[in-house]
Amino acid sequence: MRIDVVSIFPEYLAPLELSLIGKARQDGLLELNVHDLRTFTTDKHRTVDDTPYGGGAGMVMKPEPWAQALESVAAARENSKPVLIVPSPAGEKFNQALAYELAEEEQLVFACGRYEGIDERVIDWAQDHFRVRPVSLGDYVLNGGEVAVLAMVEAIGRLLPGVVGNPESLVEESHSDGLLEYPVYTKPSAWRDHDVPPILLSGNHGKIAQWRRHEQFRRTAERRPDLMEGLDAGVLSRADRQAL
Ligand SMILES: Nc1cc(-c2ccc3ccn(Cc4ccc(CN5CCCC5)cc4)c3c2)n[nH]1
Repeated sequence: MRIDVVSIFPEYLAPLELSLIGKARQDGLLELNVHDLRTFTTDKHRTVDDTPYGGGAGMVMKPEPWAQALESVAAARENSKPVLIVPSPAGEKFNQALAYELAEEEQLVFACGRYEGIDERVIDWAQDHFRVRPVSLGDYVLNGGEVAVLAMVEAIGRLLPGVVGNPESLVEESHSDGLLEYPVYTKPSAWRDHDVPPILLSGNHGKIAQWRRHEQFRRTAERRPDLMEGLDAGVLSRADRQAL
């Protein structure tokens, strides 16, 4: 997969050189290019923003530098348009399902807005060159798109083949089956008056799996009742129903 990120703060994306994503890049599992939007300005002051039509506080990002930048990174391909992800408080909510969907793409382009956002005509213009997806990280306002891109690239990148050492760990994590994950423990078994649940020391793998499934349901019902409504009836085995 090829990922291109355009930002006026390219150094904000430096953490993607570290750890699993950094290693995936070194191993050639993922190509990640970060581009400075100011590279695509033509004036002496490298201007990327201006005052908003209609008035209002703050500044808006000018359209032309964005069109230049996005044209430059769109890999020419006849069969399908690359995906352009535009982080925005007004986007569709990012979640694990969308992470899996985007992990299938050949190229992802991320446009990191700042100020009060990007001139909307860029989104309209981009429709002919990209499959455009405004995406929200959550219902809160950040100062720009970079933090959202860090989160999304990590969530998507770890799903790519070979990036996570043990692919099994992707199966039982939160949201992979619509439920929150079960609690985990390690040595010592007794720690500051807190003991590991004895079932986990029993070696009875059937009972351990049952206990973990029960914990998934208990936690989801307690912390995210909204997820319980969305559970596909098919997901609920007979044992699950007993756990409810
Ligand atoms: N999930 C999530 C994503 C973001 C996010 C993503 C990109 C940008 C680019 C600029 N901002 C700051 C910012 C400041 C003020 C407004 C509200 N204004 C009201 C009228 C016009 C706009 C919006 C946006 C971003 C924020 N935040 N949260």
